[in-house]
Amino acid sequence: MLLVVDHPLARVRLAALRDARTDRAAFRAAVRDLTTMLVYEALRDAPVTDVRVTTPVADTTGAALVAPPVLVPVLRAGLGMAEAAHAQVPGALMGFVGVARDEETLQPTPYMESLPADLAGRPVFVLDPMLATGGSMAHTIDLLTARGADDVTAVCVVAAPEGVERLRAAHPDVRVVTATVDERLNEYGYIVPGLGDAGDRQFGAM
Ligand SMILES: O=P(O)(O)OC[C@H]1O[C@H](OP(=O)(O)OP(=O)(O)O)[C@H](O)[C@@H]1O
Ligand SMILES: O=c1cc[nH]c(=O)[nH]1
Ligand SMILES: [Mg+2]
Repeated sequence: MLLVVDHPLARVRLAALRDARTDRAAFRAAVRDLTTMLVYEALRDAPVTDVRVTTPVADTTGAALVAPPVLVPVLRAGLGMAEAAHAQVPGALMGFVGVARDEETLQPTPYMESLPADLAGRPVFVLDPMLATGGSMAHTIDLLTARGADDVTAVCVVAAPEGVERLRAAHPDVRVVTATVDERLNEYGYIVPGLGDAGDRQFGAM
């Protein structure tokens, strides 16, 4: 399933991210703002349970999430989404995956994983701003399904049609929540029009 979050405020943040003149601090701020919106929409239909709440005036009924998602930022670029996502679901567990795309072959090169051992029956939100070829996300989802995950949402900022299609073919049950599906990948595997390298634009070119 694909959900494109095209709220006007999301589109304004996306424009800032796309703009090559946006500096690193402003870019990180727009990633945080947009993540708040993406996670908010990704949780729109999340099951809740009634809880009793006592206001200063009376007892009433409130809501609690039945199952807060496990959050999994994909290093590096997904780290910029972690804090804003966690603020939305403060009780969430957070795991981490490190994967860098080889810019020659476009293959994902994994370098780190720190994940809960058992993810069966628990919603998982993978946080990575860019879904390009889909190789990095497919690798991450393979790690999650190996731990029993069966309810995975990829929370992205910019997706390429190629990456969406790859996920649909390899992991048809995975939900993609994104601010945009752009036109295509270019010959270097960058999303067009995209926003450039999301890791470099937040943290600097390594
Ligand atoms: O869909 P793909 O073709 O795999 O490309 C997307 C990946 O590329 C970027 O990370 P990158 O490899 O640049 O690492 P970084 O976050 O450390 O910059 C991005 O954050 C994704 O993880
Ligand atoms: O356009 C792209 C593609 C992959 N990774 C990025 O950071 N940007
Ligand atoms: Mg990068």
